[in-house]
Amino acid sequence: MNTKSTPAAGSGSKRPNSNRGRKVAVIGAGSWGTTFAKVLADADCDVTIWARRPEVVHEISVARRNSQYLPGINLPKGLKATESLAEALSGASLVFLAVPSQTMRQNLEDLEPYLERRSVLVSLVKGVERTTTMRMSEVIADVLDLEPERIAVVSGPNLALEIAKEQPTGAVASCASLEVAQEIATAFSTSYFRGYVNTDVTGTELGGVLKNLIALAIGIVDGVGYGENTKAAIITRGLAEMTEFAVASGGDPTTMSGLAGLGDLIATCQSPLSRNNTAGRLIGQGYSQAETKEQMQQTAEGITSVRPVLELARERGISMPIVEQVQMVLDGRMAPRDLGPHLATEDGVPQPELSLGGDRRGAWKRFIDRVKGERP
Ligand SMILES: NC(=O)C1=CN([C@@H]2O[C@H](COP(=O)(O)OP(=O)(O)OC[C@H]3O[C@@H](n4cnc5c(N)ncnc54)[C@H](O)[C@@H]3O)[C@@H](O)[C@H]2O)C=CC1
Ligand SMILES: O=C(CO)COP(=O)(O)O
Repeated sequence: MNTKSTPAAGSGSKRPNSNRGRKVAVIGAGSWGTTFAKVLADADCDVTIWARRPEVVHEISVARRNSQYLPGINLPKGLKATESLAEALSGASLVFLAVPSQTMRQNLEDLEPYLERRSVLVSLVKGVERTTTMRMSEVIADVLDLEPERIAVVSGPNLALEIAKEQPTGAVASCASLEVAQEIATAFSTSYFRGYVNTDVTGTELGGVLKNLIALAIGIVDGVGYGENTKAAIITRGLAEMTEFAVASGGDPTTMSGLAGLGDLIATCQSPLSRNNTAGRLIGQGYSQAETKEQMQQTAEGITSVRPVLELARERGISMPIVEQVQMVLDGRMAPRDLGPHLATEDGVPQPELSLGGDRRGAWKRFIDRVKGERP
């Protein structure tokens, strides 16, 4: 399996000619869907964004704004918006999905009749389906029965508002076909948003899902008032939990050291822009889960992903003490001030710090290769 992340061809220019005439659709006009549509339009793609609500379509089309989700951001002139799935999907070779994970299945069923025969479905979503524990690429395969070359994900340190302000960062496009991953990364690469590629769909997707759970933990201890040592320990131990889970799920450990793993973990755990971090902070300050949801009014995927991830961890024989504690705090079974990496194991015996086992030397070699590959 080739999982090395490499920069995509065509990256580095705000308007690479290779995207001229490339028709793409973005499904979902929340903060990430709208931001990603702007990135694609800046990369010179022909972009249509689908929104459920007519007032959002109207505001994007007429005022070039989406004020509820991206206040103060001007959207590119070429960006089209529609309420019609048929219109959005007509001729689109790439379909980017930016809806909440719990509505994804329904959204896919709705769009299926209008899908072009060869279009590739790209999930931008960082949650798992609560009722089935499936990742979004698995939900896409389940609903649409597509071959792996037509299913992809994009993930990385991507706080929407920063990218909408054109602050530079990057993301990984991942697909079983490296060629398709290259095509996707080329479609979204601009001077401020660089595309990389790999073929580790499982690891790339899990990076986005799992970092949300650690960001909830960080928010909780922040709300309690704990400082940087506690947070650094949670981030570090959290990355170990993420890696162990990803490996047990068939992902490559080095993906967790890349943009979709460590990169996104850092961004989400550090930033007050993160909704998961914010939700955790409110819970740490003593608000209930219901009060937190009420205050947020935006998608915090981590809250719904905790339980299914723990279910999968148990099935796969993985211990995730920090994620377990997050669930206990959410359920009211643990006080926020008790969350932390300091808790003893049941038998009180200190654990080895890194317990990944397996091919550690090979993993390090792949990590070094990847870092070399990611260097611009
Ligand atoms: N906001 C960010 O910085 C980033 C978000 N993501 C991921 O993108 C996904 C979408 O999140 P955001 O855009 O941030 O959420 P958001 O809360 O800003 O927007 C969600 C959008 O989904 C729409 N929606 C709600 N129910 C729907 C339904 N039944 N059918 C279709 N659309 C529906 C809402 O109207 C809204 O437009 C999440 O999985 C999130 O983890 C990924 C990277 C960055
Ligand atoms: O995925 C994100 C940053 O990469 C956004 O995180 P939140 O969903 O917590 O806002």
